Amino acid sequence: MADKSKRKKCLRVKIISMGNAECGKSCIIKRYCERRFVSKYLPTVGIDYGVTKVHVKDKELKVNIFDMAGHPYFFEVRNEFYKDAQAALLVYDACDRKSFESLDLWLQEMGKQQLVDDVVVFVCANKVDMGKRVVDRLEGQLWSQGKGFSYYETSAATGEGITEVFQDLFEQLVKLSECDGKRTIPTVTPGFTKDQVDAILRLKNGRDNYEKLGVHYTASRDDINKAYRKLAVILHPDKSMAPGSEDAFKTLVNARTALLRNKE
Ligand SMILES: Nc1nc2c(ncn2[C@@H]2O[C@H](COP(=O)(O)OP(=O)(O)OP(=O)(O)O)[C@@H](O)[C@H]2O)c(=O)[nH]1
Repeated sequence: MADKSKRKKCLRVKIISMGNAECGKSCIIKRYCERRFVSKYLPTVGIDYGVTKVHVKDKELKVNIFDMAGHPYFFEVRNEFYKDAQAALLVYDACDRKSFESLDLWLQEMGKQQLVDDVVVFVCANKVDMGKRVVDRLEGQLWSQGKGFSYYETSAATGEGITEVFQDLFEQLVKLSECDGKRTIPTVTPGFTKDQVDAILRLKNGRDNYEKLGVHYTASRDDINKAYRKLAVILHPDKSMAPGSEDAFKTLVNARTALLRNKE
């Protein structure tokens, strides 16, 4: 009996939202808590606060959500709220590269008030319904998983990914509470290096085969083979766990073949 009441004890958690202004933080939270979407942009002034209760398995969670304004003007207000956060929704707009490139700055801002390692971070690539995205899934995954964060594609407009991201987040918080708040559970193990990430992105985004391999237009057959071997070592599917490695390896092989053919 005593055991049962202990298990049912309410767990209080604090979640914050971070990300550039207008990337959709408030809409994601509204979509989850109120099941609705607001298309008009109403900038958050400082902080919006809300409470909701959820059940995960036999645990009841009292969830305190602090939706932080993304505008730089409010950074002093935000600084008050990072402390003691257990989870963060780190949001960017998949149709706005600047909001993606700002993710590191958001981590830096949080890091001044709170140990980033103590926070379960969920990255949301939002507005995926818009059909004009400029940051694709692979880039988002590589950035997020490289840091050990979970990655989700979301749309506050259609609801895509919203329940899933919150469900996963709550489950991770419950697991964490079962380990006395110590992060003994791995969230996502990166298992790949910056060199691998850079190589995958270059092979994907390079404008031509020279750029993909990272060699000059005047490169000799020898230079091409050297560059190929260097990349093949870090990208070989047996070695690299990074998302996109297999495709990158295929692109690498094709690029080398095409370049060597040109040099015959
Ligand atoms: N199409 C589409 N529009 C979205 C989505 N999410 C948010 N929006 C729109 O983007 C604009 C900004 O959304 P907000 O949720 O207010 O953005 P925010 O990140 O909270 O902005 P700040 O409060 O200024 O930090 C609004 O016009 C929303 O309707 C989405 O998933 N799809």
